[in-house]
Amino acid sequence: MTILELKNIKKSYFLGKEEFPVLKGLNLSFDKGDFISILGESGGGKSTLMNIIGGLDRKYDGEVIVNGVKQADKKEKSMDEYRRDTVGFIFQSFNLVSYLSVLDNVLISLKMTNLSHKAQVKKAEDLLKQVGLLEHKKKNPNQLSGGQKQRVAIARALANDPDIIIADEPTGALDSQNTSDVLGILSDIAKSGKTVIVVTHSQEVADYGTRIVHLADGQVTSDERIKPAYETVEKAREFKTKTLSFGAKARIAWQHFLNNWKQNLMIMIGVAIGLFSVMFFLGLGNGAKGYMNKMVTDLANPNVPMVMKRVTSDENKKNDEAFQETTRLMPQNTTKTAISDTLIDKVEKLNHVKQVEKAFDVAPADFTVSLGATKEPFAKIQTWTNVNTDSSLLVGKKPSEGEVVVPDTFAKKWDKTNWKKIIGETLHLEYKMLNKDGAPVTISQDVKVSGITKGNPAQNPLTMNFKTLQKAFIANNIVGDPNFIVPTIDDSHNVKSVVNKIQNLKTDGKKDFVTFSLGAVLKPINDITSIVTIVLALIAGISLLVSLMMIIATTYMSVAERTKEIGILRALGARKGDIRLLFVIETVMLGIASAILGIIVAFLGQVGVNSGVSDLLDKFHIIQISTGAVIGSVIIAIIIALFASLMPAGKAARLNPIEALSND
Ligand SMILES: Nc1ncnc2c1ncn2[C@@H]1O[C@H](COP(=O)(O)OP(=O)(O)OP(=O)(O)O)[C@@H](O)[C@H]1O
Repeated sequence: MTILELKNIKKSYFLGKEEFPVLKGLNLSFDKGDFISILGESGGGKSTLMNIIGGLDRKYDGEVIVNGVKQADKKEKSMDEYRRDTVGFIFQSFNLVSYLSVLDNVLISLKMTNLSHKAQVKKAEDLLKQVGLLEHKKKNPNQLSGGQKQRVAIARALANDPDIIIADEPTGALDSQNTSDVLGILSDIAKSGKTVIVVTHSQEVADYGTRIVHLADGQVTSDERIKPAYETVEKAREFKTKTLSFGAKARIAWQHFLNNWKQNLMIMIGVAIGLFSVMFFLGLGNGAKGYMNKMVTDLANPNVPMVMKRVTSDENKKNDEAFQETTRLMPQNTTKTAISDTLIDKVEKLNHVKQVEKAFDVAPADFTVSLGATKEPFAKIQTWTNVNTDSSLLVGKKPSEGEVVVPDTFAKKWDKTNWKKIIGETLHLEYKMLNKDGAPVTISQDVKVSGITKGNPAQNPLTMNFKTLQKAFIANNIVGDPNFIVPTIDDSHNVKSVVNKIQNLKTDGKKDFVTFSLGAVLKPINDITSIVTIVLALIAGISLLVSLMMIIATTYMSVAERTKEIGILRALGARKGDIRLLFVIETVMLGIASAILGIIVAFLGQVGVNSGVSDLLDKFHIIQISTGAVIGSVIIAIIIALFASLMPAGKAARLNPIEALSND
């Protein structure tokens, strides 16, 4: 029964415009169960014919009819399918994939079937048993003899149960014993009903078959039947072939990745250094910003603005300059800086303002605080507002009426060891202020300690309850209106807009207020830190460009080294896209592995540096690598890998399978 018919096959090679005809109108047909030897002089066109029969060459004239169906369109896709489904290749130089085990070499073909993994392994093992190599299944091809390698290649060619086996000089590299073993197996294959077509120079090999076709000068010169074709029994194949799945490609890529681990490790270290530096600098920037913010916010809430009377006569002065003028006057607490209830009302009525706290910030003269034998000079009296954070309290609570919060420096002067016991003690304050008429008055006041804050030597303030201070002022004819107010704003997002509105409130066309918030001071610091961090990270990131080039170069090298393997995979029916993806997947694996290595190193570095400077920075973590930076570095590594793989993988996919197979 005819399985394959060739009608008027013509093939020429062109060198420039010059035509070299190789096959000059061949007409042949092949039967099932036939073992055909194609004999002929060197250069006679045998391999050219095999490439056409095997579906590797699409550029010929004439018709190839398989199972009665004409190979009409000769499209790449249908030729891939034809190779996967109908033919099995055996080569003179075995062409096994060197980094895959004997079993995995046979499994490549089976990966292109719809059998379950278990069934694929079972079938591969059966085939290896058939060629007598089951006990060698875990070996690599380089651990086998030539004859054994060829038997693995035969098992692989049989794996997808093809109708036609094409063998190009299958015994060319074997001694006589192995030659007769291999020919015995090929005979058995023909006996099982397949068509075996063997290209050979050897009459002895040819005599093994059932039919000998002589080819000379591109034409059939004789076609001799030595034996009848073997009887065939129709047996339906119990599975279907399909394209190589993503998982199968990933597995091959992974196996090559592992096999190439030394080279890959070098690249991984290169990429990881780049990613580590980027993460580390971003982490340092984060930490530095966090540290500065903590230092400031430990003292005061950056989102709560302080609002003061605008005293400048220059309406055009910017808030920050006008604010300086106010703060110069504030300590004296004159009517100039006093904020009346009418003004407070205006702020209270603004949208998003929940409440307005009244406050004083004054610098009395001859200010002393005494408790028992301890008498200390102080510079300022401030009142407790929402600007003061609870976290600024070392112990105790914020001051209610009749209470103050003292700095720890004072508490420790009073009692070095039991300084916390100062809470509940009554202090005696004495200070001088100017009254409304400008005359100095001395105020004596007894107040109870409600809490202790960290000392602020620059300002050396005592923090008091507003009402307590206001009562003392009013009783002594001192201005009792607050010299600053603190609006509480419903949401931190609204702070900026409310502050803007306050800065633009006017009475008789003149602006009423100036404002100050730590957030506004922190912003430029944070902005500069961010810019410096990003610049440093970008400089570190330049090394990633070097990594990119490194990956491109090594992937190109890998394509060159694996040219033959690409040819084999194509001969087995892998598509162009499969080859492309194989390289892309492996490079992405390299990228991900590099990212993991980079992340591990970065975290070890983070732990090391943080514990190293922990004492210096009061246990603050100065390196803070964010989750975003970690995810970002994985993404960057994948993008670099993808980018680096594009050109080499494209080159691999475009390789002509015939040229790839003939690559030495
Ligand atoms: N890609 C090509 N470009 C140009 N000429 C080619 C190409 N491939 C083969 N040829 C030529 O076609 C002719 C037939 O080559 P082919 O390899 O088919 O011969 P062969 O019969 O298999 O030879 P051998 O027995 O030595 O392997 C040769 O003259 C060869 O030089």
